[in-house]
Amino acid sequence: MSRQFFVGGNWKMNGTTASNEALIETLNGAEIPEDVDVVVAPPAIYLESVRKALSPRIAVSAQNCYHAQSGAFTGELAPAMLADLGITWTLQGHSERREYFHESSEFVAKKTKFAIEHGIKVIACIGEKLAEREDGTTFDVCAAQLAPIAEALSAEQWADVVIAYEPVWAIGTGKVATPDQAQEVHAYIRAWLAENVSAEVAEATRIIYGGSVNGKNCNELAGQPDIDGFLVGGASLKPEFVNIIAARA
Ligand SMILES: O=C(CO)COP(=O)(O)O
Repeated sequence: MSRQFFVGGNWKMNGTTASNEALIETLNGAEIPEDVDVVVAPPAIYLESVRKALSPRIAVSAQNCYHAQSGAFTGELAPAMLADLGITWTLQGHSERREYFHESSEFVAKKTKFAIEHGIKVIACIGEKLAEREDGTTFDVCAAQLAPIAEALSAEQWADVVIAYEPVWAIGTGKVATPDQAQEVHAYIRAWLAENVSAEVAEATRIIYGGSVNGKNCNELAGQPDIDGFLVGGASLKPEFVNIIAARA
């Protein structure tokens, strides 16, 4: 079974109306290979304007959303609001949210399930810190982050999930994981899914890599058997994002 290549651009807390317009012009003019899913995740305040200006060929994602549809949850976004604006994806559990906003894996799993139940697909982010890699606990950390998600979701709901493996030490550092390092963890995650969810889900679920991906290193990473795409930070704000989209072409 071949998994469709998936490239996401996480804009994080960057951009202005003017810089977004320039980036959208580049993206709308890009030739995107037919067999690639492309998603961009602008800051919440720009979701609507980006969705309106961007080609329908490219999906738009939130960077986070909450596990309720409305109510007294100051500062939060509901999946219903995303759907209302034509936003079809959300990130959950990015390492910056885990680190700076103390999101636990259980909370991430709860929000993941709720989003899927309400029609929003999820890019679920996992990954170890440098000290954990050095301690040799990378696999354990990834398994512990995946477990509550696997517990929360039915087998069918995995069709709406992409897993982003983003080693924290590689994010924004220019220190990309080697293709072998990334492949090793992706293969582990796929084996974990086979054991803890099902062989079918393991085979079908896209596992994408994030952490200092750029126009130069993307091709070799894309050639690894268990790397099904990328979640790109810094380089997704630049024209080279278009090259990353075509990494497997
Ligand atoms: O965190 C990331 C994407 O979610 C990766 O960020 P960088 O590509 O800037 O390292």
